[in-house]
Amino acid sequence: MRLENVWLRYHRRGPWVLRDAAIGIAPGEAAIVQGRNGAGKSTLLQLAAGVLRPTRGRVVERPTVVGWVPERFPADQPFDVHYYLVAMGRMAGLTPVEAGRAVDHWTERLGLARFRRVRLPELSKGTAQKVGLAQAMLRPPGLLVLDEPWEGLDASSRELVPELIDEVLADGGSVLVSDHRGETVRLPGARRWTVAAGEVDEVAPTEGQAYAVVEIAVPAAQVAGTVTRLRADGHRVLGVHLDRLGATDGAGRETAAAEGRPGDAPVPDPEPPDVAVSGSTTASTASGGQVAR
Ligand SMILES: Nc1ncnc2c1ncn2[C@@H]1O[C@H](COP(=O)(O)OP(=O)(O)OP(=O)(O)O)[C@@H](O)[C@H]1O
Repeated sequence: MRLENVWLRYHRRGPWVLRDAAIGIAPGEAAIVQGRNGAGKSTLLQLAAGVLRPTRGRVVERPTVVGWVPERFPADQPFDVHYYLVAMGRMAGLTPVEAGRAVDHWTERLGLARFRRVRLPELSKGTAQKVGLAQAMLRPPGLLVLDEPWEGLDASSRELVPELIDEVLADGGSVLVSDHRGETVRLPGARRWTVAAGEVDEVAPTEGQAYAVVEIAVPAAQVAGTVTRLRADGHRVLGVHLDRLGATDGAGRETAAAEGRPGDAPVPDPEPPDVAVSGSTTASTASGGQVAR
């Protein structure tokens, strides 16, 4: 998806909000849109999503299926969550059966199952925001556009956003996300665009921002297969060690940082670890070795 010399103003004689924006994003890429309040981030996202049309210029190669989550979910509608989402799935081109399945999947996944029969105006802001996320994911989007997606979400739900983003990227989709709260540190691989004084620019990536180290735990018997799969997916495996102290519980959840603890013993790696990446940041997840993407 690319903006080609896009200009936008809301009224005929109004000020230009965006001037000559020329920027694009490829399949499998994410970009974070940053800028001060009122700079034009939402405007840029709406142009990308096709919600707004450029006053001048054009947007090309927009994927057929676009998921757009506005900053505020429009909850002032007389429907319950299930009815609303099924209707949105139908509007997105799903058959009744597909829409029903997709709604069941996403309401379950986003913790909305118990709100199925609750009417939209009665939802809290965070729950309404999750309905917006579910709506955007009903058909796997080729482009997912998220305007301040963390707004209103409680701490336990915030992790959902990077999870969904990763899934869209893994399926070859693109993601645009605006964020003024600094939550996008959770997306270390994303490109960064800034909007200021009507201009959209890309911030050049600095060395070391391009990688993150993800610590994961797998049953010891599955190490070889996991390492092989991670390498096949293009990840670098930096090391493998045995967790003798039980720092992870049975469900694979981590209860302490694992590396370098007394009692850890190296387990044979099917191949030697790849060269370590310098300047990387660390983060923990709940699934499988020590890898960098
Ligand atoms: N529907 C509209 N009609 C007229 N002006 C608008 C409209 N929507 C936005 N604007 C103006 O366009 C400019 C950019 O707004 P926009 O919402 O895109 O900024 P933003 O960077 O997303 O801000 P925020 O971080 O506060 O959401 C602002 O001056 C705003 O007042």
